[in-house]
Formats: sequence, structure tokens, C-alpha cells
Amino acid sequence: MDITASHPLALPVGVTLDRYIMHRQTAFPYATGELSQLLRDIALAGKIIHREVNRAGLIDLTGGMGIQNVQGESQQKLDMIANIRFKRALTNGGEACAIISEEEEDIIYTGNNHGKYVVAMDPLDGSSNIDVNVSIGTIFSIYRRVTPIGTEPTLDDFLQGGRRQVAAGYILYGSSTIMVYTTGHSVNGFTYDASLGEYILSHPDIHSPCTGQIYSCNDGNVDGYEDGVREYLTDCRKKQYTARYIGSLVADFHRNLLKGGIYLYPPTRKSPDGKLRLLYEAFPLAFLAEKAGCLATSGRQAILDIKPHSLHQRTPLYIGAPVMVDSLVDLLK
Ligand SMILES: O=P(O)(O)OC[C@H]1O[C@](O)(COP(=O)(O)O)[C@@H](O)[C@@H]1O
Ligand SMILES: [Mg+2]
Ligand SMILES: [Mg+2]
Repeated sequence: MDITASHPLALPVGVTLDRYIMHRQTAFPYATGELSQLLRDIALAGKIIHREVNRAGLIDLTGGMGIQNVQGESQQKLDMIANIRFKRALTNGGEACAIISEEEEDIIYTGNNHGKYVVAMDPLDGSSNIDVNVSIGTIFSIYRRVTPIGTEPTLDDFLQGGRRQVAAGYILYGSSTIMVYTTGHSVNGFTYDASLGEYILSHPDIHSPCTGQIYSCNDGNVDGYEDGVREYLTDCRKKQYTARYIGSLVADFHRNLLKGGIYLYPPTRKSPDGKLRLLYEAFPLAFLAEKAGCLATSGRQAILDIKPHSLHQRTPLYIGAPVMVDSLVDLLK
């Protein structure tokens, strides 16, 4: 049952996330509260990261760890802190039986084998922007496990495919901190009020414009893009669209979601399969995007139709306003 803003069960702007989650649960008579609790655990970890991000410069949390993560990228201190905080919140919460993270090669077992859910996460997205005070985020994706409850979770629990997500979203640590998520119905945004310690419903039932005038890509890679992409970008310039690229996927996605636009991370010479990770960047944002009326594609197929084969596989990503994504896909054909 979809509770859009006009639905009699809809809640007004200003309610807290906790109240909203409880209320939504009543719409599902068979709901037992575990997913609600898991969403609260993620929101809690988000509050802690909000605090760490805000004072990173004061407590020596900027800079690298001098080590590389499984992606071969230098791990930032805040990447590691965020990873630890989310693992701890999900383990203590008890609802997640296993986690995968951008920062760790293998499945993280929480020890809660009675947990019904698994979580895929990018603890801190936009790592290159951490030290320069530019918006960064957290991305999460939740599946109901397919392995029997009580047993040790396996790879199968994570490789179910994007359309099997039961919830997905992100937390954006920007000029304000906002949590945007969906449980497969409407998409809602909750702004964090640190003075109350509460997330407050500020963006109910987000529907993205069907087209826009903003395009987001790393122009420095253009020479390595395939013809169709370069043709599309030339077209955007001819139409005098606005180029906006923060370099944090969550932040670029959030802006385009609200204003209408397209984010492109095509295959490049450096990353022939694209840079972004399917399970904890592309799948969750594609799930959320489709619920808000957007499209997400690899250029060859809808992101949510990609059959995953490994935890950290990458994919090209074109995501945003349907009219803009469709015209790009036409050029890639
Ligand atoms: O510097 P590039 O190549 O443009 O890549 C930027 C992209 O890479 C990312 O930083 C990858 O995510 P992480 O920071 O989580 O590794 C995206 O947030 C961003 O859109
Ligand atoms: Mg990322
Ligand atoms: Mg990251």
C-alpha cells in the first residue's frame, strides 16, 4: 500500500523519523519491526558520523591511514571511522546477520545469525572530498536474507539482484545532514536536527522532475569516454545545460534528484568497467531513483536488472531524469 503525501495515512512534515518508521510499519500487518529497527540503527550510526565529520578537523580525523582498501584506493581516516561505526551499530542492533562494506574485502559476520537482513554499505562516499569540507555521504542497501535463519549467511544473500532490495538510501553530510530512503514505496527525506538529536521529515514523497538542465561527470575523463557519451555531452553543452560535479556521488545524486539532472560515470581508460560499485553504490541509488521517477542504467541495461557476480564488482552508471537518461541511451545504441 503506497502512502503518498495525499494519502490519509501520510504524516505531516515535521514528524520525527522514529515516529514515521513506526507509523509506516502499521501499514504492513505482517511487519515484525526488525526492518524498522535496522533503519533506526543506520540512522543512529549516521548521527555519530555527522558529529565526527563536523569536528574532523578538530580531532585529527582528516587525512589518510597510509593503507589501501580492497579497491586499491588510499583509505581515509574517516572512511575507517565510518566503517567501524556502522559495523558496531548494525552488530549491536541485532537485525543484520551480515554486512559488506566498500572498506573490507570479505563478508563481515555480525554474529547475529538470527538476524533476517543483510546490509551492503559504502560507509563514506566522496572520500576525495573529506579533507576539503565538501559534502560526503553514506550509502546503504538492505536485503532479506535467502539463507535459513539461524545459519551462517553466505554470498547468496548479497548477490540476489537489485530488485530484491527491501530498502535503500543514503545519508548526506552537507550544509545539513539528511537521510533519504525508501522501503520500496515512496521516497522520503529527513533532515537531522542535532539540537534535538532527531531526524525530522523535511522532504516527503520525493518525485524527481522528468527532465532537467544539469549534467554531472568528471570532464577530465572525457577523452576516454565512448562516442555516444561524448556526443551526449556535446549536446548538453549546445543546449547550454549547467555542468555541476561535486565529486561525491551522493551529493551529485541528491542535487539532481531534487532539481532534475543526470549523473554520468562511464567506463574510462583507468576504469574500463566504470568506477562505481554495483552492490553498495549503483543498486541502492538505482532502487531509490526508480521509486522517485528517475532511471538508472549501465548504458546497456537497467542497473537493477544487472545480475551481480561478486561483492565489489563495478559498473558504468548513468542515473537521473528519465528524459535525459533515455536520450543518452539512444545515443549509446
Ligand atoms: O574522482 P572521480 O574519478 O571523478 O570519482 C568521483 C566518484 O568516485 C567516488 O568518490 C567513489 O566513491 P568513494 O568515495 O566511496 O570511493 C564517488 O563518490 C564520486 O562520484
Ligand atoms: Mg562511494
Ligand atoms: Mg566510500
